[in-house]
Amino acid sequence: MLASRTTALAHSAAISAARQPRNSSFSTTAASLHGIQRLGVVGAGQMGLGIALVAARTAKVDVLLADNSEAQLAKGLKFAETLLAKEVQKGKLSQEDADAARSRLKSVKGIEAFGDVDIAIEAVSESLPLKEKIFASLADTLPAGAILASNTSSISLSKIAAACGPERASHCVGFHFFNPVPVMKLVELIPALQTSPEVLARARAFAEAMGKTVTVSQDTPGFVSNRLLMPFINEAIIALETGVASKEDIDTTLKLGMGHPMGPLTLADFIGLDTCLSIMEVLQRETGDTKYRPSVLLGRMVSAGWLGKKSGKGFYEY
Ligand SMILES: NC(=O)c1ccc[n+]([C@@H]2O[C@H](COP(=O)([O-])OP(=O)(O)OC[C@H]3O[C@@H](n4cnc5c(N)ncnc54)[C@H](O)[C@@H]3O)[C@@H](O)[C@H]2O)c1
Repeated sequence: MLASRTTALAHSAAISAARQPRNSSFSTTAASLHGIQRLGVVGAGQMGLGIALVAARTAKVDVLLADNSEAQLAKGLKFAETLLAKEVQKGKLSQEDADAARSRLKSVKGIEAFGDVDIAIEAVSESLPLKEKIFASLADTLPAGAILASNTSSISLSKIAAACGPERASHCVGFHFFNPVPVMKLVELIPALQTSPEVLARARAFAEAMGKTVTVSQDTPGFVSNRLLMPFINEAIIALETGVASKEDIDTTLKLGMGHPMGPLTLADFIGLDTCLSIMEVLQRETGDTKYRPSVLLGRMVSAGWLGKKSGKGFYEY
């Protein structure tokens, strides 16, 4: 294992050494570990935007951001500017570093613009057919040797890798960030059955260059994080729908009694109720275990378009 990791790192050092830096502020130390100078992000929603921002600010790589909604792209870049300005105001970032980070972020029309990225991270909605379509396009567009990563919360990476075709599958990996990306310190890496050790080592180095701590999970439904978190959130919603307590009392019990930074219903609103429902459906379908049955109320709220913070209404109003 150690030998293959060393070989992998030596290989990526060779890749980066063979390239001229496209970005003058790009660190050659970082390059020698992950070999990444340019990132493409698909999906400029709450996760994609956070990933793009942290990559530009902390890993100091150029970022191309694509979304099929122009309004979402414009909103995302404006939000990135607001977050950078806040960091400058708080004295966490110099104006010069904020300007440099902003200049590394560029919106593009679509995946067609990813012809020279070293890694693409997909962060579109949690739907297997949608992700399969996107990974087939990424496999057609990205240069040889580029990493194809997904921020999926629950979908099988081995399925996503299969959508890339046999030649690309070894370069596909799960790159699971947490919300909000600029704040949460973890990246959970999920190798598909097909992922090569070299790609996993480069993904780890890139996540670390973004300032994150890495854990690794097998490709099982929900991985470690959502196999534990989502049934807990779902049970809180079932407690609400069966009248065990009010939403405020459920959240306050977990906050003040268990020291959670936010209650499970507030957390569900932050994650997005559509995402929560999709994850429960994956857990239920792929394990066949009835303990993962999604709450009826959760399904009804998604049908009503009450998706949580991102739509302005979930268990609470925003
Ligand atoms: N929300 C969370 O807490 C969280 C945490 C970890 C992982 N994730 C995962 O991250 C992914 C994105 O979640 P999110 O919360 O950012 O969702 P979101 O709804 O905020 O954003 C999804 C974005 O994808 C875009 N999109 C949809 N189809 C597209 C296409 N064909 N091409 C380009 N863009 C397209 C949408 O316009 C939208 O901007 C999901 O897989 C989710 O499971 C979410």
